[in-house]
Amino acid sequence: GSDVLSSLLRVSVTDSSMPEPGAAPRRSPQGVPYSDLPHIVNADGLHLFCRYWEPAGQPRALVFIAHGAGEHCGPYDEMAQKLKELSLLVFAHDHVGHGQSEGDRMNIKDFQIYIRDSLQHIDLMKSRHPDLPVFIVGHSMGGAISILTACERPGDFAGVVLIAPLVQMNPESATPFKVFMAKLLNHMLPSLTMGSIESKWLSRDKRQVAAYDADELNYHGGMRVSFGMQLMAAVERMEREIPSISWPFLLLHGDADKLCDIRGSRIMHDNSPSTDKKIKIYEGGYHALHHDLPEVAESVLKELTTWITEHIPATTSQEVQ
Ligand SMILES: O=C1CC[C@@H](CCC(=O)N2CCC(COc3ccc(F)cc3Cl)CC2)N1
Repeated sequence: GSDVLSSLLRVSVTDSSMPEPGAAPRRSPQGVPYSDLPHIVNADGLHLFCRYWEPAGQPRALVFIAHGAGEHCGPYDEMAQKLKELSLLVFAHDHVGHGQSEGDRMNIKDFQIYIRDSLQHIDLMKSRHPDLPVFIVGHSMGGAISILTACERPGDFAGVVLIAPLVQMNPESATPFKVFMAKLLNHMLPSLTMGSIESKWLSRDKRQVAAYDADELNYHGGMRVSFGMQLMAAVERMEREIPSISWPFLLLHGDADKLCDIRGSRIMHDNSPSTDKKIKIYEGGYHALHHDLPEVAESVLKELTTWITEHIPATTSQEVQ
């Protein structure tokens, strides 16, 4: 009767938890409302899923982790836990189009978006901890993001750790003919996909390859030509920036890496004017060194944590006395 109708109407009008009719809650690609997930909203209004590893006491430094193409920041949990145990406050997000963040899967209109979003997240965390030194750890494409982010704020970072960073194109995949064809195709069929990242080249540890293949938060489709073009543009930008890189960095690269040529790391190490730079080559190491054979993965964590803690500036009040 009318009393039922009026009571229903009353519920719908007064129930404030009901979202406004036009504003359905934004959900992650996996269907989870962002109101239930740690996230930031980038300058284009896209929601980026975030992870934080906060030490119990006063943190000694901030560490931003930039993941690579087609993956997400979840697989950096073990590394982040180790850094957290050293009283470092670690934070990361899934880049646009990756993992639990919004955006067209493994595609980007402009590589600069990854750098802009990283700076937004870094600035947010610096505003919460204004006196802490800031480090960046980047892997593969995340290494390119880290390099270009540090180049935009050359004095802001206490150090940058690069694990098999994308600095140069792989010469086999970037023959002049293939580059020419990619540029041509980009104008005609930008959404055409090239081959996908072959997971067997990620690690010599079969369990790690299996975990990567089974992880549904990874993107396993083909690489769009337009995305490849953005990666090429980033490589060209880095080539121009290397002669002005003067911030401290640590490079870790496997010499059996088939996805990001080690030559890029050698060129960066040999040609950057930085006076505080170190390169460690892992003989036989594959691309995802932090997930390579156990002894390599262990060594990477040790190198990285040692280098970062050695690069935390002694504060005048505490350690120097
Ligand atoms: O643990 C993990 C899981 C994911 C992986 C990271 C992968 C990653 O980020 N890569 C590797 C592939 C590389 C291809 O590069 C190009 C391709 C076409 C092109 F036209 C120009 C370029 Cl430069 C870009 C960087 N690591």
